[in-house]
Parts: sequence; C-alpha cells; structure tokens
Amino acid sequence: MKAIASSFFGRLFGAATVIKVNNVGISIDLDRGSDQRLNIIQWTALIEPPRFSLGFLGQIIAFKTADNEYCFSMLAYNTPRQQQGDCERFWVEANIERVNKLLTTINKITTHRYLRQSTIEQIQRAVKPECKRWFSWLNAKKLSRLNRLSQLSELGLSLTEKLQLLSTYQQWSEQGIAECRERYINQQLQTYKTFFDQVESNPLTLNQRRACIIDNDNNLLLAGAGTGKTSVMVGRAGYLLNSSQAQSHEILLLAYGRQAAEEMDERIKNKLSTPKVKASTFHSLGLNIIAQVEGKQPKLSIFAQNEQAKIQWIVTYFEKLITEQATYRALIVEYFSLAHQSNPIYNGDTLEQSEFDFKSNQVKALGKKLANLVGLYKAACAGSNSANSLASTVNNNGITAQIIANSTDATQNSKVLALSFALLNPILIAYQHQLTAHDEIDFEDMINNALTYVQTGQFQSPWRYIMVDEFQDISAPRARLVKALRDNNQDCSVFAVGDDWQAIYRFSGADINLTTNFADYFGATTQSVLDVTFRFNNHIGQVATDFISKNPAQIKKTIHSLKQVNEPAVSLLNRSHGPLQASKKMMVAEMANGAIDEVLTAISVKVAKEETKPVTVYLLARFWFLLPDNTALKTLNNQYPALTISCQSFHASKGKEADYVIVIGLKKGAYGFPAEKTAPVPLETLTEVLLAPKETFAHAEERRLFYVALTRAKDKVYIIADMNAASPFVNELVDEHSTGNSIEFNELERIVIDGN
Ligand SMILES: Nc1ncnc2c1ncn2[C@@H]1O[C@H](COP(=O)(O)OP(=O)(O)OP(=O)(O)O)[C@@H](O)[C@H]1O
Repeated sequence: MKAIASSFFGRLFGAATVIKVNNVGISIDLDRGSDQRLNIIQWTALIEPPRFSLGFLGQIIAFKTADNEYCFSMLAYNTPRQQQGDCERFWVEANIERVNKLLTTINKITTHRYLRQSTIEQIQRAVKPECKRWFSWLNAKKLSRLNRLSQLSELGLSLTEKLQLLSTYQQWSEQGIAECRERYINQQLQTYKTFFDQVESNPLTLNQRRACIIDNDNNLLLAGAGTGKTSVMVGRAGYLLNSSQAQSHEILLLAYGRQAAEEMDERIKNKLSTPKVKASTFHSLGLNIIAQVEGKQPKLSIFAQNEQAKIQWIVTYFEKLITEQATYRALIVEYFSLAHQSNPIYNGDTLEQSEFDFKSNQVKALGKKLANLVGLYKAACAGSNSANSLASTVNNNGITAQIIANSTDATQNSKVLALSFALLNPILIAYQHQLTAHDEIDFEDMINNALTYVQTGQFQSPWRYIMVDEFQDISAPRARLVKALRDNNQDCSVFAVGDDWQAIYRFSGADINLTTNFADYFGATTQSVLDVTFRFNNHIGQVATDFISKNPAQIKKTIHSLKQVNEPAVSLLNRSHGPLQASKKMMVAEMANGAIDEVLTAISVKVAKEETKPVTVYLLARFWFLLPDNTALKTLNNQYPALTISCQSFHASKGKEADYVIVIGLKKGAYGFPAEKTAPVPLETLTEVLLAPKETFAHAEERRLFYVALTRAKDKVYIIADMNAASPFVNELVDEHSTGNSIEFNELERIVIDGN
C-alpha cells in the first residue's frame, strides 16, 4: 500500500489527510488517528484515474465516481510523479477487464448472429460510457505507456487496439456494419452449404441462401413470380433450426390462406422431416391467441364459417329495418336520391318515399353491399378498441368521426359518408349484439381480439422468428398484429416475403403500401431480392414485366428467366364472339366459337412432339362464371387425354403454376377486364374510405391481376380475345408488342398445320 501524506499546510490547518492506494482502490484517512475514514473506493468505481495538480498549498488530487466528486488538497509537494503513474496503472488494470468482457461479448454476437439494428444500438449503448471513461483522460503519450501494462485479452489485442475498437463501434460506419454482416453471411454459407444444397429438390440459389441467413429486426424479401419464395420460407425455417438459432416453438410461419398453410406444412414435413414447425393462417393464429388468454376455445359464429349465412342475416335485418322504421326508409330514399344526383342517367331526379319501391333489386343490392361493409368497418376498428365494445363505439360515433375526418376529401364526402354510416350503424350494432348475445366471434374478431390481447400484454408471445408469406396482400389489422407480436418479444425478428407486382386483394382490405413502405411501418429493415424465376421463360417474362412496369408506382425489378427461348411464348388469338348459334348461347364464348378447342389441339400436337411428362393447362379468367363449368371441363379433359386441364379465376391462380395457360373472358365493359366498379356512389365512397388509400394509376390492381395470370405459365400463354370488343389490356399488348418476337399474333393455325 502506498501512501500520499499531507503537505505542511495541510498539517498546519488541521486537515491532515493520508491517501492510500493499492491495486484494489483508493482510501483516504481524513484525520490521522481519528476514525474519519473514507472507505476504500474501488478502481472500477472511478470514472477515470485520479487527476493530480499542483496548488499553492500543496498537491491536489481529484477523482469522480458515478455519484460523487472528490477533491483533496494540501498534499505533500513532493508527492512523487510515480504515484500518479501507479494510480493510472491500477485503474487501467481494474477497468480493462470490463472492456475485455464487452469486446468479447460483441465479438461473440457479431460472429454468431446476423447483426441486427437493435443489436447495434445495444452495443453502442454499452460502448458509449466506456468511450467516455477512457477517452476523456487518455492521450497518445499515456496510451503508449499504458499499452505495456495492459495484458492481451483473449482477443489478443493491445490496449490501443481495444480502445480503437470501442471507438469504431461507437461511430460504426455503414460500411463497417455491412462488412461485419457480410463476414457472418459468408461464414454461414460455408457452414451450412450441404444443408442449403439439399433442403429443397434443387440446391437453393445464392440469393435464396442469403435470404435464409439475413436476420435484421425486420426483413423484406421482394421476389418476382416463380422465384422460389416458398422454397425460402422452408429453407429459412430449416436453417434456423439447424443452426440452433431457434427451436421449433419459437418460429411462427404465417400463410395467406388455409390451402397455402397446408401446402407449406406438407413441404416442411417432407423437406425438414419435422412436423413441429407448422404454418398458420392469420385467423388460426388469432384463435390460438384468444384461446390461450381466455383459457378456452372461443365459440365461432356461423358468420365466420359461412359468408353467405352472414350476408343473409344482414340482409334480413336490413329488410326488417325497412319494414319497421320509417326513419330508416327515409334514409334509403335519401341514399338513392344522392346516388341519382351523382349519376347523369337519372338527370338529378329527386325521389319520393311514397313512390319508392323498397322491394326493388337495387335495394336488395344495397343490403348486400352493407353486409360487405360490416367486415371492412370492423377491420378498420382493429387495434383502436376491443371488438366487444364495437357497438358502443358505433353509438358514440368515435371511429366513424375519425374515419370521416381521415377521408381525403372530408368536406365533399362528409354528407355522403354520414348518410352511409347512418345506414350501416344500426346493422353493425345489431350484428355485434347478435355475436355477443351468443358469446361468439366472427372473422374480424379473431384478429381484432387477438391484437388487443397482444397489445395489452395479456398474451406473451413465444415467437422469436415471425415469417409472413404473400406479404403484399396483408391488411392493416394483420400487419398490426405482426408488429404487436414482434414488440411483445424482445428478441423477435420479422421476415416478410412478398411481391408488390402481385398485390391483388385491396378490395378485401389488403394494403400494398405496407409492402412498398415496409420500413416506414416496421422500422429498420434489410431488403433483399430474388430475381431469377424458375417458372417462365424470357419471353413470358418480357411481356409480363413490360406490362406491370407501366405503373411507375410498382417497385422497379429486373426478373431474369432461367429458361431462355427463341420462339414467342405469348400467343394472341383474335377470335370473334358472335353471332352464336342458339344451341351455344349458354356456353362460355371461347368454347362456343371454338377458340379453346383450337388452342388445346395446338398444345396437344406440340406436346405429342416434345413432352414425355404429364402436361398441365390452366384456363384462367377474371371471374369464375366466365370459365367452363365442371361438366364442360370434364368433357375437355376427356377430349384431350394428354393434358390435365383445370379452371381458375385470376385470384385463385395466385401461387400456382401450369405448363400452359389460356386466358379468356378478356372483353371490355361490364364484367370485363379491367373490371369496372358498379356499386352505387354513396356506399362506394364509404368503401373507399375503409379500404387502403386508392392508387393514382388507373386500374393498378387489375393490371397486377393480369400480371399474375400471365406469370402462371411455365411454357406458353395463349390469350384469346375478340379484338372488336377486347379488353384495353389486350389492346395495350398488341400496341406494345407489334414488333419484337415475344408475342405471336394469330399464328396458331401455323403451329397446328406444322404439327400435322
Ligand atoms: N433453387 C431453385 N432451383 C430450381 N428450381 C427452384 C428453386 N427454387 C424454387 N424452384 C422452383 O421454382 C418454382 C417456383 O417456386 P415457388 O412456387 O416457390 O415460387 P414463388 O416465388 O412462390 O411463385 P409465385 O410468386 O408465383 O407464387 C417451383 O417449381 C420451385 O420448385
């Protein structure tokens, strides 16, 4: 123990102080002989080594802890300089241990895990006080002296190097972070090479592998059609398990619909040989959360299971309101007057209640439209209140007022919206009352109630990895649920896979902005891309990409096709729709005029020459009723035994693929393509307000729907249209591709003849 005595003045003024230092800390005897003694202050408690300075009455020593500052003066003039050196040495030896531990931990984190933004922030929070501690008193001269003192830690670094590292972490540059992440990715690529080679039927591509490994707090994988998104979902789940980053119960896999969830389960079972990771739909997730919090399975209303039953109940209640309430009848008349005013064909006629036909088809259609709005309204309430108190919200006009206020053109729309809400509110209250009276929940409640339980902390999320497929079709309530679950578990990351070019569900509540502005909603995000399609060839890719890219709001992407062909892969056939023989009037137009037969014959001929494996054909249309019915389809399958033909609406075909695709129903006008909205104006305004913000580019969603249809084909797309009344989209294809060799026009005959 070394002692620093008082100076002559110290002793003279009765402030005799003896300061003792050893490798543990520093202690002060304020008055020799008395018991006034400052207990030993450990070196680790000192923010920096004591500072020595020379005053008129002797040496001064000053030091600080987190809570106190100490200063003792009138110490012996001859306090050897070496004492200062000893203090610094003791302090460094005691405090470098913490730096060693910190650097070792950081090193472990950065080599064992992908560096997340939240981890960077944690590291910087931990490094900041150390930097302050060390750099406030160190200078180059001291450093070179102290370097000799500091033992090399397990990192094998000198003191200077350690402190440099601290400083680097404190001001971590974008480049430094990127390099650290790349090191980790490369090391994981090597370690799990065999796994990535074998997890799917084909070895995963480099981008697919990287998408499995990258694990920021939020991750968005933007991928084109047929680029193997599902393979990444499976591969990533398997990689997390294999690398022991996650246990199966910590992974939440979310699929858009039940069929997609089942398909993913099947693939996981086959590829990962574990039944433990299970894909779930948002609704089954909601049910699961509610059941856990309430301790029992919630009772599902028939409304949740049967959309028709729900519509029927609402329409019946709507008719009851008309019969029983004069005020409601007045509202309906006002509604149709408004609709007439905004529709030129009615010349602004006003309507009289006494002459109004409340049993007309128009009124029935209004009832159905209101039924649709019930779900949209409840979805808009998600997160703002529990669904059980929805009725009171409606009564208080809370959400309603907010929705009206939020609408883009509040003043112009407020009258229309107020009227629409006046029509909707009594139905909403009765509908919700019906559910609560039976202690049941519907589809929207599954998400809304679960969200409330997560947000209020009644549900503790076990999931550390949330993976969402088909993210482009996510709705705001579902995105809120994902975000709430992420925030509910400190160590949780979100991985979303989607393609903004394939967003097709705005009408049912999806919001494409959640994908295009993902980082704004979720926070710091790593965005990756899959840009090689395994499905369609270069010509289909060219036509589809040109078509979708017309909308400048779609994210720019270049999708490369693995399959390169020289022949056109999109065939456009101009086939007149009429006049038809009486016997064919009930048939789908393209069956009646023989166009489908022509194409199927051409495919059969082609297949007979080239294919040895079974060949699939999709007949696709915008609406189901534009497709052959089951009997006609069966006949076609019998007629063309080399082909497996099935029908899909454009929406239903999402996520699927066939060798050949035949697109029909491509006419303009009512039930044409793009489909025109036919809803009466006032309710349409309310619908628009409840849905995601409308896109400025005309028919943006219908355009994406056509992109989905075109990209289902592996080998060739046949587009059949009557060019006298063709869809504007078909005209656009003709205009855009009249030169070039991606599309062939009316050349089917040549193929058939060649085949013969
Ligand atoms: N690494 C790969 N190598 C070869 N083929 C692959 C690879 N990854 C996926 N595929 C194949 O590519 C096809 C498309 O894959 P998948 O269905 O996962 O695409 P997707 O991106 O989900 O398509 P969509 O967006 O149209 O639904 C499948 O036949 C799949 O087996």
